[in-house]
This record gives sequence, C-alpha cells and structure tokens, in this order.
Amino acid sequence: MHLLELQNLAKRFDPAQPPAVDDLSLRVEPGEIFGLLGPSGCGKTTTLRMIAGFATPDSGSVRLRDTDITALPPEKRGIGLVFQDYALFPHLSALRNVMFALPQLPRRQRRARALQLLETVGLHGHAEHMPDQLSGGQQQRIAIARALAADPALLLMDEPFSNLDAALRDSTRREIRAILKKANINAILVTHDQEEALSFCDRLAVMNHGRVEQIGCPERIYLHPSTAFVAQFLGRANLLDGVAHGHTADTPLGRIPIRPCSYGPVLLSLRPEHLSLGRPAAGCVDPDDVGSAGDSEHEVVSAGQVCAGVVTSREFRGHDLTYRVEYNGTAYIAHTDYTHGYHPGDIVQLIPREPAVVLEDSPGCRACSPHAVNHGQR
Ligand SMILES: Nc1ncnc2c1ncn2[C@@H]1O[C@H](COP(=O)(O)OP(=O)(O)OP(=O)(O)O)[C@@H](O)[C@H]1O
Repeated sequence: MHLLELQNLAKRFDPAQPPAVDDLSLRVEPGEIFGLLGPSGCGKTTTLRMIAGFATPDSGSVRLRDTDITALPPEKRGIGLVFQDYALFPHLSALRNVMFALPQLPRRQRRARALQLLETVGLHGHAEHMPDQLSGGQQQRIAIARALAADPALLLMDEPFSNLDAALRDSTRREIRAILKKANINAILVTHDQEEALSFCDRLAVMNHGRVEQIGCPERIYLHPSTAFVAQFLGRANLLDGVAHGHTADTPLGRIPIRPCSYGPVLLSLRPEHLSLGRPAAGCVDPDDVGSAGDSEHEVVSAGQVCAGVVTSREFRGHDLTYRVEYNGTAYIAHTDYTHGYHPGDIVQLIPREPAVVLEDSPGCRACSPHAVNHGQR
C-alpha cells in the first residue's frame, strides 16, 4: 500500500494562464521523506495545498493510505503542516505552544504528551523558553513538535529552512532529517533549493511548469537526469548535441562515451566534474588555428579527437576549481581538483571522464533496448 498517491492532479487558477499543476501523478511510500523540487512558480505549493486540503483540484485525486481524501476538509485528513515562518505564538513558552495543539487531552496528559514531543525533537530542556529565546532552528523544531501532536500520517513542510541563515540551515536540516527518520515520520518537503532536496530527501520529484519532469532518488536524478531542464536545475551541466552510435557519440568534443546505449541524433549532458582538463597533446588543435586558411594540417577537427580550448576563467572554490573553457564558440564548464594550475589564456584539452548522459529531449534518438532511455522512478 502506498502512503500517498496523487493521480492526474490538475489545478488552473486563471483560464487565460497555463495550469499551475498539470496532470501530476506521483506516489510516496511509507517511511519516505519525499521532496517536491522546482523553480519558483512551478506549482509546488499548489500541489502541497491540494494534498493538505486547502486547495481543491479541478480534476484528479489524492489518496492517503488507500483512502480517497480528495473531498475531505483539511482537519479530517490526518496531515500535519510546517511553514517557513514557524507560526509559533510569541507569548507562549515552547511547552505551551505544543500543548495548544493538544486540546482534546485533559490538561495533565496534555503536558506529558507535549513534553514527550519536545523530547522527540531534542528540545526537552527548553520547555519553558519563549520563542524569542530560541534560535530559528529550535523554533522550527517546536513547530514540528506541534505539527506532530495530532499524530499525522504525513507531515508537509513548505520551505521550512528558508528563514534560517546558511550555517544554521545546514545543521537544522541534518537534525530534522535525523528526528524524522528516528521517529519514522513520513514527510514531504517543498523546496526550490536543489542542495537541500538532494541532502534531505530519500526521493524527489523535479517539477517544471506544473508537471513532474523526473522522479527518483537524489543520486539517480543527479547522475542520470532525464531532461535538459533537470540536468541544469540540479547543478551545472554541459549540454552537447551529438550523433550516437551505440555506446559512443560524435559531438563537438569528438567521439565520447555515452549512456545509455543509443542511436541517432542525441542531446547529451556532461557534468562539470565529469569533464577534466589536460595539457594539449602534440598535434592537438590550437582553437585559433581551426579552419585558418593555408594551414591544412589543422583545418578539420576529426571525430574522435579530444580537442583543445582556451581557459576563459578560473574560480577557486576551496575544495575544487571551476574552469570555463571556450572551444569553437561554446563555453564548457569543468570542475577539477585544486592541484590543477591552469589560468585564463591557457590552451587545454577537454577530456570527458565519465560517459555523457543521453537526455530524453534528444531529437529522434533510438535506444538500444526499449527500456534503455527510460530513466524510471528509481
Ligand atoms: N491563489 C492563487 N491565485 C492565482 N494564481 C495562483 C494562486 N496560487 C498560485 N498561483 C499561481 O500558480 C502558479 C504556481 O504557484 P505555486 O505557488 O504553486 O508555485 P511554487 O512552485 O510553490 O512557487 P514558489 O516557490 O515561488 O512558492 C504560479 O504561477 C502562481 O502565480
């Protein structure tokens, strides 16, 4: 049984505009922390609001533990909510903020249950503190304790870390993931922050224009993006046109390995960390000489040759270096370790270290087997 199943959900606010959510289907499994990731306006919050019952879908259904909850009011759904602004009562202590969410219990039990929930989120020792005596991360943990008071089947978190500064955001994210996992709480995180989604979620859906572009675990989506949008939204990507011949393709960088096996015109994604730089080999082409009159030796760059470009920028990032290299009018990005000593103006070879990924937006490409270009849900 799936924990949550969204089937063909659609929502349009303005008939003159494209739908905010367009035929969206996905499943969340028990025990999972699931992410909805995408740029601003792609429909993440509208999807979350339809799950919570604050927005009514134009069509489609929401099923929680095999029960259709599409028509149920929010308070009957058994779903908890955590917002980015915590929404704590400033005049109530941490304990009383949580007790407020337990009106159904007698006072003594309320106190005991609230203390238990504070313990779950690691704030037992802060029960009597007022919200303004707590850090943003601690306030968010109280908001989570409060959302867990009703023992929800699912916790929805809308950009819960975006009000925290960078250092606190990282540690709060780690702590809250550990809390949710330890207490076996199912959660859906909405975020536009790709690093947050990759590190916090077990699986995620990447959304664009109200639709799901790809669903899968973070590694899978990062290493095997299905579309150019996913490749570029999750980090940086070099996009290359090519013609595939099975496990290789002819591209502007020469003949390079690809995956999965394909034939015909392809669009490829190559992560910057999968492109390394080297000193140009003897006989490698100086880009300024390519096609220059009277230099027959260098006039044509043959397929299969790994070619040389010019370093146009070098960005030191501590753990690695980012280079921009211009070759034949195209800028390529390469991440290398910090021991590389190239500088703007240097002539370097661009060397793919991993196979480039064939994207589903490839024009007219044929996969070697029916499933080879299916990037799947997991
Ligand atoms: N109540 C509403 N009335 C009219 N249009 C709306 C309403 N809510 C959302 N929209 C529109 O629907 C689209 C999707 O909005 P939504 O808030 O779901 O996106 P999002 O991905 O959550 O964006 P963000 O990350 O900026 O919050 C946007 O174009 C938005 O302007």
